[in-house]
Amino acid sequence: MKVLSLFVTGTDTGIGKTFVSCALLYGFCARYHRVAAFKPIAAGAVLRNGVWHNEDTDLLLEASNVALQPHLATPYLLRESVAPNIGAAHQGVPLDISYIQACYYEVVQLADVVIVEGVGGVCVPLDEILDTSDLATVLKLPILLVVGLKLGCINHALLSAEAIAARGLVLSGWIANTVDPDMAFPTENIEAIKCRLDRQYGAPLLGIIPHLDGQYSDKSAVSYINIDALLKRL
Ligand SMILES: Nc1ncnc2c1ncn2[C@@H]1O[C@H](COP(=O)(O)OP(=O)(O)OP(=O)(O)O)[C@@H](O)[C@H]1O
Ligand SMILES: C[C@H](N)[C@H](N)CCCCCC(=O)O
Ligand SMILES: [Mg+2]
Repeated sequence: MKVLSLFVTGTDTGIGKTFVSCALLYGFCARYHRVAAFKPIAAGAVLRNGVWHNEDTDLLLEASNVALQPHLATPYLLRESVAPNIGAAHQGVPLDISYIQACYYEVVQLADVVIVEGVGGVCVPLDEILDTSDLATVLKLPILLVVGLKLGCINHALLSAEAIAARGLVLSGWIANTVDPDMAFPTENIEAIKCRLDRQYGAPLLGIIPHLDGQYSDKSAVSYINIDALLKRL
């Protein structure tokens, strides 16, 4: 069976890429036996019982049904919560994109679905030359853009879509995620993005997720995502 895989990016850091990726993982787990998450570069680690942990990697693992070995789930676990080029330089660990590619190929042997979460937004640098979009390029993945609904997101969404297209990547769709529950005129903001992403990139809106509080909010978030429409685009 062909592996279903996509690259989740966002309009910024902290706008819900992990939240939406976990929602997708829960949704796919209900349909497929082997659903894995790949977070190639995680920035920000805490030491627990002698083992370095990253919150995103742990949440993604919890939402998957394939328990990947840590070095496969996250080939690069950087200590500092900063841009990966800065964190990698600080730690003296160059980020080798071909190593990430090799790990990803191992992951796809173990799963029917692989959700890949990027790091920050699409233009976040990995080193002096490469950026996050290059990860999607080498892994040959279509992109799902998570738009964190807050003031400024129209510009961020359109710039992200432009950067994705400029790199020859496919924008399969986007999700409006209500990170800021107090945002004014959310419907109008969504509409401003929707008509442009549809017209300019043929990228459909695949879900509008409200602000959901509570322990299992990412599990319930999947009900706001049109998984069937997403599957048709992969
Ligand atoms: N729809 C939502 N409702 C409630 N809380 C949300 C929602 N979306 C995201 N959050 C919360 O916002 C915070 C940031 O989200 P998340 O960690 O998914 O962002 P991210 O884009 O993955 O960030 P990073 O760039 O660090 O990977 C988290 O605490 C998450 O639980
Ligand atoms: C540490 C954080 N959680 C992210 N994973 C990294 C975000 C880098 C953002 C860099 C930037 O856009 O200026
Ligand atoms: Mg994240």
